[in-house]
Amino acid sequence: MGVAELSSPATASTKTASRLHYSSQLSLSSTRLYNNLRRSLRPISRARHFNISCSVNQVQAPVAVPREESKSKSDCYGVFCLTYDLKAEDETKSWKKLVNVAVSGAAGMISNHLLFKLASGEVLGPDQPIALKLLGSERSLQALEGVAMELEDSLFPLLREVKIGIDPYEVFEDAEWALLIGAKPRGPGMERAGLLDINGQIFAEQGKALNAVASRNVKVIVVGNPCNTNALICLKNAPNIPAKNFHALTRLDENRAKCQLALKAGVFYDKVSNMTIWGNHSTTQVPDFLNARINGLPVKEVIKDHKWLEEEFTEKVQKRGGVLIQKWGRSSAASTAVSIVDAMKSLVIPTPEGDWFSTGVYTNGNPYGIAEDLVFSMPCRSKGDGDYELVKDVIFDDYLRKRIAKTEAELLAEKRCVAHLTGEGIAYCDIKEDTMLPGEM
Ligand SMILES: NC(=O)C1=CN([C@@H]2O[C@H](COP(=O)(O)OP(=O)(O)OC[C@H]3O[C@@H](n4cnc5c(N)ncnc54)[C@H](OP(=O)(O)O)[C@@H]3O)[C@@H](O)[C@H]2O)C=CC1
Ligand SMILES: O=C([O-])CC(=O)C(=O)O
Repeated sequence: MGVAELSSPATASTKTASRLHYSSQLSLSSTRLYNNLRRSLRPISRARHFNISCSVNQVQAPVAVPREESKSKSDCYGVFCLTYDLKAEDETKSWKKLVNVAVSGAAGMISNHLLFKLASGEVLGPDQPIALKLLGSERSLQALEGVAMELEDSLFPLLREVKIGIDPYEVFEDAEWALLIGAKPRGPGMERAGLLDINGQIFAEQGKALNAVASRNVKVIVVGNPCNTNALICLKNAPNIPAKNFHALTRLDENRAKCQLALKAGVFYDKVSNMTIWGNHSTTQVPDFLNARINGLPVKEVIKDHKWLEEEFTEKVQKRGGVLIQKWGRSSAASTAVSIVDAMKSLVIPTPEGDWFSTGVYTNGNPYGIAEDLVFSMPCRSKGDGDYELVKDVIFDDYLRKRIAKTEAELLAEKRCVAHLTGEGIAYCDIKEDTMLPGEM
């Protein structure tokens, strides 16, 4: 990677004006030069870079940066201002190429758990150095600095770069993963259509930014609610990135469903497999007990109380988020971060033979008869190459079909509400019964 770009000049703030700037001998690629030029032409630029390394051996001689060059975005301090040649250290020679992970809502609660897992190597492996690109807003910029400081103090060997900013066109540059977590929470009295519109605007903008500057094969996981429709908006605004690369997070729902089945069957939750969540990350989602297995057996053979499965189990999973908010006074953050980790690992580690995982993905070409052009949670398998395929050998009965039709109808209604953001004309919002996010009760 062009480490030299990371050591861009400090801003002219009083805090950094007198600081020295360390440069690297690495040359810039033409793409990076182009991006640097384009960025330097952007009128407002608030990204800040931190470049981390635990070894100071590789630091080049410091070079003073003239103040006129300091107009753009960087505001580095402490160890983050140092740049290193990753391949120069013995222990790093066997490491993979640095991966860029962009995270929005980076000062929020979910990110507060997630970022430290990412930086530790728990997610992408012990030989995978990582650059974290953190997106915030004016309101969270100071908090983001706090996040960067905590990351710095954690001394993670694999964490080689931290960049914070409020401009997605800068923060998403060359992103290979984009974890889109930031979204406005639904406030009292706010209509679902209003939430769809406000958050939809955020995801339309971020889709455009990804389209312009991210890696062409970036994997996008949308967490901010309503995540399925936000993911649809995002992918529609990023026509140069394969639609298949966009995911809406339903892994938390899968994990919740596994936990409930394990509890009822009296087994540990690692005995539950083949758990599909169909549809929307909302109270219409369908936790599929017809295809799920416990100790390799169909759930219905292990749990004979089918009324419990159809009613209590299903509702428990659908409303788990709301119950948790009542207890905690805030929505799930730690378990959501864990489920993001699970979702990422499912794409970079081959799926165990015979099993699958759930993720909200684009429905075009699905074998289940679900309406095309939606982001819908379905069963997937991966070879561990970042890609996935839909599982074909699943069965349906009337109950499952009826439930899937309901969550599908909800997503079609949400899609009509955001037509103005997907380039499909004038929005028409007719969500009749106001179905809810898991956290709303
Ligand atoms: N899919 C799933 O399974 C789950 C999804 N979620 C969803 O994840 C999202 C983030 O949750 P969490 O981290 O707990 O939330 P927080 O409130 O802690 O953080 C959310 C972040 O969103 C950003 N944000 C963007 N736009 C706005 C806005 N207009 N008003 C207020 N904040 C905004 C804020 O950051 P900044 O100021 O930097 O922009 C804020 O830090 C929520 O949408 C939540 O509903 C939660 C649990 C599970
Ligand atoms: O509604 C929310 O913000 C919380 C949520 O998605 C969940 O817990 O599944």
